[in-house]
Amino acid sequence: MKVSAIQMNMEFANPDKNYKRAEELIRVAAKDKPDTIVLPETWNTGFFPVEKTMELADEDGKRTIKLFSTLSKELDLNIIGGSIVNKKGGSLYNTSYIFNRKGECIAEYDKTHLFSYMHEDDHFNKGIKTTTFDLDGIKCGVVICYDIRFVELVRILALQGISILFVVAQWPVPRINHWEILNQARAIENQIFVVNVNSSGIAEETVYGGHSSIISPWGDVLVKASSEEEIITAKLDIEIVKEIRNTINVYNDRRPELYIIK
Ligand SMILES: O=C(O)CCC(=O)C(=O)O
Repeated sequence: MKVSAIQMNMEFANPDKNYKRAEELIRVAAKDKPDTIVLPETWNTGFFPVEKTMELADEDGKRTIKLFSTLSKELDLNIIGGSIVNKKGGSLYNTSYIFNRKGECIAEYDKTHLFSYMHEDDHFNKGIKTTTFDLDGIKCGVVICYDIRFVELVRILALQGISILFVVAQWPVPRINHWEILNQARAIENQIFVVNVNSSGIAEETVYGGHSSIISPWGDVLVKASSEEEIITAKLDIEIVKEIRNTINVYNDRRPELYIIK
């Protein structure tokens, strides 16, 4: 599977401009003929225009679903639609939509761990379930930004058999070392590919750190972006997931009976 990650530089609180830019960047990325394209977190509005979140949010993902189902079908590729600020039944969610090559929306994930440090939980509702999906016969999962700090969340997706984890984020510069280390650790400990896609640019006073990367199940960084808007691409050889587990088999050797507080 060839994957392209779009490290997009969104404009804060300007959905019209951001939908246009996302489409342009997807069309540019598609020229390299990837199987799957990935966008960052809350690319439609930025994270998040407090006063205007309700007004600027997509409505039940309608605008996003229309754009991505058209593009994925026309360009014959899968799209992990980053995440969007989304109004569902009148309440806000940070939602990721996933599309296959036929233009079908095959999965939907609402961010489960809201970033209380920036009061995301005062405005948004928590997702209540994890999500896995198949892309071209490969089982995959998605998590959103702060979610990557929760080792249990990624482990449960790994135990459900994913080979690729997509991590979509708007992760700021001051903690970019956490971003890089957490993504690499999740890849190594779960023996999965981790495709992590951050934003670049500035939203109000926050500077986003870029440094998106695609990491192998052995922890090798196959490709890494700078801190500017950029598209990175790598080919993932899914067979190596099995090969690694045939050498160091952490799934056989783990001791779940010890991992509960009595
Ligand atoms: O965990 C962090 O340091 C950043 C998280 C974040 O910015 C988010 O979840 O949107």
